[in-house]
Amino acid sequence: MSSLVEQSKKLAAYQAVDENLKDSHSVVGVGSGSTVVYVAERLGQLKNKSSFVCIPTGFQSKELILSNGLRLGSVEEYSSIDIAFDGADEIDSQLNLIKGGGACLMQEKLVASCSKQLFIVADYRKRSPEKLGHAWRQGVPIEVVPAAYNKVLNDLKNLEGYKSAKVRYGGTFKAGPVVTDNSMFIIDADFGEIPVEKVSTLHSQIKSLVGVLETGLFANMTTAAYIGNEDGSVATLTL
Ligand SMILES: O=C[C@H](O)[C@H](O)[C@H](O)COP(=O)(O)O
Repeated sequence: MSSLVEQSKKLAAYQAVDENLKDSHSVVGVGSGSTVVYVAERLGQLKNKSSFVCIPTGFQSKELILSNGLRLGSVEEYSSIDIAFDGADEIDSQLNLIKGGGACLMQEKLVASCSKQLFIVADYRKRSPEKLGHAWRQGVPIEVVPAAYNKVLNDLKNLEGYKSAKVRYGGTFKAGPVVTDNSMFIIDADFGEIPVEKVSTLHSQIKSLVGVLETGLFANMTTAAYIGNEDGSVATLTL
């Protein structure tokens, strides 16, 4: 990982926190991934960090909250969240997202759907010129009940735009499929480039398949995206 990429992640994360976290915010969602590391770091530097409780989106997120000296809560306790920060694998021109490249998506979507505002932090590689599936070529992550993986793989073939799909394996780090924080499998399904007006429909079609817990398509959830550019600037994308 180049230091340029890391620097752009950090700049985006710090700016997103600095510009949007207010004294009135008492419940803060903290997402997953390598960019959110810098969100947690920034939150941990705040003098008033004990004045808000942080809601994690998974195991890594929980560790980030604790290791930065932040107050840990849960979405079971706080189903209304003032503001959430999270990363993304790709962002389209309408701020729709692909998420789940790190096998976190269900709890991320739960926290995002409980949040009044969702700020996405990412480096310049994540910004698509227009459509999802352009920069992120691994496919749409789909969290599935293990026993249903074969059925879902077959069902996906009937959906418009389908190209291929496979269960995600852990490689040298895990014999067999990746298992999520919810004890599920991940299917990565390639639908090519997804037109912005079809993201929501594709999500609904996949979600309706028996055995699917959640999809990594986040449609119409983003308040703004902070993108760290190669030149050290940060672009703020809003609709
Ligand atoms: O499954 C992982 C999450 O959806 C992440 O937020 C996403 O993959 C982006 O992660 P990163 O900031 O490491 O690129």
